[in-house]
Amino acid sequence: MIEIDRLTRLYDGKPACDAVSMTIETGTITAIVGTSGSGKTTLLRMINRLVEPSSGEVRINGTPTHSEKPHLLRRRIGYAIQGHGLFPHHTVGRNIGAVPRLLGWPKDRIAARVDELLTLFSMDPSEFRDRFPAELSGGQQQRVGVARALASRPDLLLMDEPFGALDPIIRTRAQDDLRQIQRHLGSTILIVTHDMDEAIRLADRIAVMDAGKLVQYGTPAEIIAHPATPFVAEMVGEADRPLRLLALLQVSELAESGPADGPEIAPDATLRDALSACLWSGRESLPVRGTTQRVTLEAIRSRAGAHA
Ligand SMILES: Nc1ncnc2c1ncn2[C@@H]1O[C@H](COP(=O)(O)OP(=O)(O)OP(=O)(O)O)[C@@H](O)[C@H]1O
Repeated sequence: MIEIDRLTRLYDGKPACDAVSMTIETGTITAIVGTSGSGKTTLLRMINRLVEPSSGEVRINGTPTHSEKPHLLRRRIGYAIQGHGLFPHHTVGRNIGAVPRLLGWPKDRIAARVDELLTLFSMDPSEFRDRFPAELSGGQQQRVGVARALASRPDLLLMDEPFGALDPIIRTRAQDDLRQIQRHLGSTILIVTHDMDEAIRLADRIAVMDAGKLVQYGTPAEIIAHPATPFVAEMVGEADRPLRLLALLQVSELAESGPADGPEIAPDATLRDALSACLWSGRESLPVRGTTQRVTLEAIRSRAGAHA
């Protein structure tokens, strides 16, 4: 568990981050969302002490971070930033193994970990482990950057706009991969983003920051359904609320018996995906893969309407 306790950072007497308190459960993804200058990066960097707090403290599993030397603390906390930050003259394998090497892991354990992570990120180890970063696509570089941050199984992974440089289509894939890998490894992740869609897609809990203050902390459904302030409502986008709710629900929840033609939709696809599949292909219903059921446009519309 990560406890952030009245964490404050002043610059020239003004708070960039103002008495923020929140508790992050182990094995979850938390997104910090806010407009530019709201203090997201400052909050994140105080956790691994790249920025020292003016007051307040952070405890990781009960131990205050100020009781540990910063460079040792940072070995326990992964950090991934926009742009991959890979060492250009080191191979993919050496990049991913950087922290385990610092921690003195034996060579075969590092090699096994590198291959495990590459496989998890859908990159064949025999093909990719000996390549250099310049020999990868942007999306692959970004995956290696995240794999590197996860390599030592850190207590916590901090990510600052990790997908900011990716084009929207790869970005969605990268988010889905991260979610799947996080579930597989049980990692605890704190991710900064200015993109509410990304937060809703990825996070178990969302922290909304405005002018240095934490204005709401809750699950995506809570934030969408009950925005605490007009600012949060604006971030969520009143007009998009039904669509955002559909993005949180799965096709299986509305599956019903009845006929449907055309390409199938996966039962764990979101209702938002199902809605776009219906609208795109002009169908009133879609067959649900692996079942004899269907999901209908009418049911999706009425579910969206019920929450609007
Ligand atoms: N080193 C610094 N010196 C002075 N002021 C700073 C410093 N770092 C950040 N600030 C100020 O603190 C405030 C919060 O900055 P921060 O980078 O945390 O915001 P952010 O929400 O991450 O913004 P962005 O999304 O644009 O990265 C801003 O007003 C910024 O100008």
